[in-house]
Amino acid sequence: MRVDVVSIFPEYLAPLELSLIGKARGLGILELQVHDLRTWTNDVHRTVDDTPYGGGPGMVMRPEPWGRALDQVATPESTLIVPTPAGEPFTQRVAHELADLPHLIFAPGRYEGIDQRVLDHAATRMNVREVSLGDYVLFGGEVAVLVIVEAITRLLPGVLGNADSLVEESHTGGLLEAPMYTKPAVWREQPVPEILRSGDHGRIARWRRAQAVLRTAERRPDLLAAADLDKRDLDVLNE
Ligand SMILES: NC(=O)c1ccno1
Repeated sequence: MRVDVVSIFPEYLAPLELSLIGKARGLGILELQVHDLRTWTNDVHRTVDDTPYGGGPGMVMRPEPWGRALDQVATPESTLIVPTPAGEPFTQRVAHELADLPHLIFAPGRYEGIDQRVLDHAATRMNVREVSLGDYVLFGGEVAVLVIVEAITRLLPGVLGNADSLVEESHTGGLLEAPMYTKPAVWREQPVPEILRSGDHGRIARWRRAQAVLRTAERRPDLLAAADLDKRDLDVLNE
């Protein structure tokens, strides 16, 4: 997978050189380049914003630099990802969809956002997805890019040492993951649930599933409706 990020704060994306994302880049699993939007300005002040038509507070990102940036970076295989509070919810399902694509271009906006014509023009030549991390507003989209790139990269084959880690985690199969424990067996007078030390893998799997169902029902009943529950799950909920 190739990822390009265009930002007026490229240094914000430095964490993409670290840890498992940095490892994925080193292994060639992820090809990633960060660009400074001001590269595509053509005035002495390297201007990227202006006042909004129709009035109102703040500034809007001008279309010209973005247009020239996308002209240079985009290919016929590109998908443009625009982090915005006005976007579709970014979920694990969306992360899997994006992880299957060949080329993502991230356009994190600043100020009051990017001139809408940039997105409309881009949509004439590539898929455009406006995505939201949640119902809150950030100073800009760069933090959202870090989150989205991490969520996608960990799904790429060869990045996680043990692909089984993806099977039991939250939101896989529509449920929240069960609580996890490690040594010591007792900590501050709190024992690890006995079943997890039984060695009975069938009972352990059933216990974890039951815990996931109960935790999801308690914390995210909205997810339960879409989850693929079996009769045993329903029995757990009705106990
Ligand atoms: N909620 C969001 O994803 C977001 C992106 C930029 N500002 O807020």
